[in-house]
Amino acid sequence: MKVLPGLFQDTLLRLLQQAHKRAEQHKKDILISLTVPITVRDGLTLFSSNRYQQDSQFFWEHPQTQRTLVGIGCATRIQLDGGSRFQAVNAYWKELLQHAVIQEEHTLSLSSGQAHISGPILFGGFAFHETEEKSALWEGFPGASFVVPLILFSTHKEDTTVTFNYIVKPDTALYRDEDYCVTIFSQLLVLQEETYTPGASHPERELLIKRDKQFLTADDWKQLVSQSVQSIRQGEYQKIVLARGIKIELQPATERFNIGDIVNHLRHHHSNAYIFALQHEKRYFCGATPELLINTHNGTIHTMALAGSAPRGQTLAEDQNIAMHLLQSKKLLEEHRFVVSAIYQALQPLCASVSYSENPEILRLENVQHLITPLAGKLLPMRTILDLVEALHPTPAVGGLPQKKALEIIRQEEKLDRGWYASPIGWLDAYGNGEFAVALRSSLIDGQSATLFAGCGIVADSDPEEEYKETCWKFQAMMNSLGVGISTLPQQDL
Ligand SMILES: C=C(O[C@H]1C=CC=C(C(=O)O)[C@@H]1O)C(=O)O
Repeated sequence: MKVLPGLFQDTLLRLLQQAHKRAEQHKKDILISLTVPITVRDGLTLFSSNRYQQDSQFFWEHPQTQRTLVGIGCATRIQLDGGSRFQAVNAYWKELLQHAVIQEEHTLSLSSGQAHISGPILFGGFAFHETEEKSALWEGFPGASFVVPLILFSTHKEDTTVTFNYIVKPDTALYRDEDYCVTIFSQLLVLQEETYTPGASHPERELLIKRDKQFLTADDWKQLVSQSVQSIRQGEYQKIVLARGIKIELQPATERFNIGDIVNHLRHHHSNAYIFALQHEKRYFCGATPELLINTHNGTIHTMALAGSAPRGQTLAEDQNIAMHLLQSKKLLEEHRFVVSAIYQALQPLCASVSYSENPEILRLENVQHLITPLAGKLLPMRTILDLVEALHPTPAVGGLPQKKALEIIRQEEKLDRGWYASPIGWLDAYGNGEFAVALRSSLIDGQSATLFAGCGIVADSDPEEEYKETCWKFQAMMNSLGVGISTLPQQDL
């Protein structure tokens, strides 16, 4: 623990005084944010131990670039349903930052390509659909939900900073704020420098796939794929992404999934994915998604078209043959090009330039490989990452083409409340930088049960049986991290 408590406190008290003046002057809530370097060996330990006993925490990691964010508690939040949710969050963040008192006491580079993330951030996500209707499954996950964490640990390679965020209200006494903030700081001082150690394994643990009436059976889902293929061939639309859900329960009923162990497994097996876990009271939405929706850094944007999938081979030669097939398959290339062109068109009005390569590449994950086309560009001045998220979501990698028609069918026929599955989740900072991923290969964990989601792009040449198998490989990432290999389950259960 390398924080200098005395200096830390003096700075904090100065910021509080400044914020109190602004709160009185503008008659509004003022955000204070103080960032200092700290030594934390592994953010996952902090997330999973819940030592601050908060019911709202998040974990975000991109193992490839060695960046981790752990948010604990809530300084302030925005939650809303319905339309204009992207712009509502945009306006909220702008307003909050307008008079914020921000101090960063570290010298970590903010200008390099993969910068250290620090200062106040807004972290959260959106539901897949704009509609306000939701099932009991997604209770507590509204149309948009973002938090400014009370405490944020941010690690990039060897460096970690901790940011403390707090809202000063115009009508609270300064001494009360000082008391509260000093208490939180003294809790920060008891941090231990430990790495995450998984809990005891459960060799005897059994998992049961529960037939949940709210989801389509495998046969009904294949039937839906078949109907969609016919509609596409008749020219009603061009592409649709159909998803399905499965529910898994631990046996005996007293067993509980351990979120730390799940995330730990995901991060060690999916190094080129975005690992995420968001807590809402006793439930967690978590996953390892390979799909970046948008990253903005110093006005440069990066995104990707990810569509077209195949399994991994058992041997190097088989793997390469499968990849070759991916790169040459007319059906998969068509499915992929729909996504590239929709992303390119969505970016055009918001960017000064956008470029991408005509030929897709292969992205290899533990159990699946995909066609990928990275896109890069320059954001126009005054445009924000949330403008980009709004323009892009849902891309035809998770929705379809034309978008409106595909979304209508998904809502009517899929018989699945997607909730936050396949939706944008991520963060934005006070300097216009941010990153959103598409929440795929994900699961909603609720004590003894886990609901998993997977979908695939359907085009004119899709085969229902093959698409069904594809959802099974996609479930595998989450299944393995829950402690069961998909191969050990009877096929009819899936
Ligand atoms: C909708 C999912 O994957 C999308 C992303 C990559 C490849 C896809 C595909 O090949 O169908 C899907 O468009 C999912 O994993 O649930």
